[in-house]
Amino acid sequence: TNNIPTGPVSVPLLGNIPQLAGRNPLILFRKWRKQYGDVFSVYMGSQLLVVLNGYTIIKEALVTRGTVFSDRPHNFMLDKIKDGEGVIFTSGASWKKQRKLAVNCLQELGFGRSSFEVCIADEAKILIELIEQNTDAALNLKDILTTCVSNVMCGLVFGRRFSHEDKQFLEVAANFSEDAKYIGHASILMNCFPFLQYLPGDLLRTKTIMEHKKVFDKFYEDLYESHQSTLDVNCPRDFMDLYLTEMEKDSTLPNKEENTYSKNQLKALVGDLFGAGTETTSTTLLWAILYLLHYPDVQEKCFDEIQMVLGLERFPSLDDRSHLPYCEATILETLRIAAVVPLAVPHATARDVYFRGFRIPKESSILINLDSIFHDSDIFKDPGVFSPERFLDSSGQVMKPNEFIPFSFGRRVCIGEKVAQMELFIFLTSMIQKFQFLPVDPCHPPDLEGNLGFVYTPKCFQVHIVRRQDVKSN
Ligand code: HEM
Repeated sequence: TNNIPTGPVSVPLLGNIPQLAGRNPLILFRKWRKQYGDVFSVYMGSQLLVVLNGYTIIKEALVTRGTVFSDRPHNFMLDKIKDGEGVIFTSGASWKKQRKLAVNCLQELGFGRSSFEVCIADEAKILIELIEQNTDAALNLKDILTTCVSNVMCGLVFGRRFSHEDKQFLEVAANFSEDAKYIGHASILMNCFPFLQYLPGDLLRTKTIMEHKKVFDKFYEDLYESHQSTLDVNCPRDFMDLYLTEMEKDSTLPNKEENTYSKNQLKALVGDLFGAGTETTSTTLLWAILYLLHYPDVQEKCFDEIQMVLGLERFPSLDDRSHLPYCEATILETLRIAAVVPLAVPHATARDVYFRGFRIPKESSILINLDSIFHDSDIFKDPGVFSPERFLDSSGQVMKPNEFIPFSFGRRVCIGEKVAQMELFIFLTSMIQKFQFLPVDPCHPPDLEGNLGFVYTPKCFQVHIVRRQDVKSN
């Protein structure tokens, strides 16, 4: 009706929820794209979601028409959690200010200082030690990877790390992982059916998520207090200090705007950095290991390259990136085949818009189907095959096609791309240098089909790990 994009038949009240429930939406979206074209609609309850597919269409929306397509949709639950603050789920002037400041702070911390690399390397060394202690038993890497990656973020944001035995930190990390699993579904369903909030029990985990928010608040509050009481504006130590310094400068300006920089904005922003930066990175590492179990030849090529360039002892550094193109290509291939944020973060239209002959009303949710690009066989031949070679040119150097956008693009492009790339490189190469990863059951490596929550995560799996030294002496 009214030239709104068409899509699969929806039922009253529920929309397309019955078709989507319990299924992998990525697979359904591939089918629906074939049936309805590159711009199709899906209804969650009565709420319209427009799904954009393919590189050309996505680029046109996010870049050429970026002013219209770069808001975030209102979401009942996320609005409640975020109070309109932070960067991921906000729009308009406030989003722009917080984003700009966050980008500047990350730039200064991540690239202006070598201390960030040291922080990643320290954490990777701890990861290696933890794995060392478990080489005899089958190991689920998820928790230790999450804790190590969270600690890198703690270094960046709070200037300190937490022990793997620290109760408060472990609770925060575990809560984050749990929320990442449930918050996607919970926020969609609560948005369509707000009455669900009054149901007894905690079917959608919304009450748990709100309880977790209190734990995060307390954690950030303590760190905020300790930063503020020891702040030296001439010598900022970390993200919090940089933000507080900016906040102090801003407070002395005449005509300052209300609530530009504030304690609550800072807390929301810190939450966003952890929310967006931890699960995404640790899950990409987990996928990389899982694919290496399925493609042992790729694992051996990575190891051979590392052994040739670094040997078995010298710890990888970021300067080695250009000398380890096969490892670099393996990381890119993991970001492609197992895109952890395959539908990006929902966008929204800032006003009514005509797009490719369709009318899309103001404040419609827009899903950016990155998966449709990464599995497009015109761009990536045999997209279902894990092949780092596709990211190498004929002289063996890394080559990235323009269509490769795992961090999205346009105004909402991920602000942590560089940070993530640095972490993925150091963590993955240092693990492959020291260990061989094998399936626990050689005949049945774990499933490659994942679950889509806030991030696309592999199903829980264990891995058998052998020290490279022991592999050699066998
Ligand atoms: C493998 C790791 C990562 C991947 C694949 C990834 C990917 C993405 C994607 C696809 C988006 C959505 C962009 C859009 O809406 O169009 C995003 C947003 C975002 N990412 Fe990342 N990300 C990763 C790591 C990180 C890290 C380490 C940080 C922080 C240091 C971070 C911070 C953010 C933030 C704050 C946003 C929201 C930006 C906004 O709404 O303006 N991400 N990321």
